[in-house]
Amino acid sequence: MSTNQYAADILKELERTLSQIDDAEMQTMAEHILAAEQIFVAGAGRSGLMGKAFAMRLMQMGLRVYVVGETVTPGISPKDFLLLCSGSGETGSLAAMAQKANKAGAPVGLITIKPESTIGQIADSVVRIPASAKEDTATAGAAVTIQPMGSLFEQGLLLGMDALVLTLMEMKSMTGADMFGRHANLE
Ligand SMILES: O=C([C@H](O)CO)[C@H](O)[C@H](O)COP(=O)(O)O
Repeated sequence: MSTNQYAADILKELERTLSQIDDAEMQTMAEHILAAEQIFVAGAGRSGLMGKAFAMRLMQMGLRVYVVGETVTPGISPKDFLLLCSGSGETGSLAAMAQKANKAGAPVGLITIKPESTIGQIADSVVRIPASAKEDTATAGAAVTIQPMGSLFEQGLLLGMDALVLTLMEMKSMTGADMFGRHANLE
């Protein structure tokens, strides 16, 4: 099959996946983000890369946001919000983070394929992306995606969070031009 045909199939998978995201879940996530004094974003591997892309937009919106694990990231407090990106909802380092945030009194958000997962059970708000987890793609996931491991989730995560950025911009009556003023200028 040609690369163009594969790309067309990926777009169909994404359209189906994104159209099933629950708007009310996204709205709750948006409210948590705007209510927080500081937002902490974390994820492992490719899910973490998508989380970093989202954190950049939050920074450009003027929100105080940190990526967990970076040198300058401070401690979390009850007025903050931890947003975890995990397809499986079972990644050990993230589950430990969710428990620590919980103990510190900070609300936890999760974007995942599996709301019933370990992290999903700790989280205060969950957005479900109906993709296929990396460990399922060889079996049940084959019916959901032609792509390997967590690719469909990771793509859905990036686009879902870009849609969430637009929701946040609307809630704050903000334009792209407002945000461009905070674009990195040491590149
Ligand atoms: O990088 C990843 C892997 O390549 C799957 O495609 C995952 O994002 C990483 O392993 C984290 O997993 P989840 O927490 O289940 O998203």
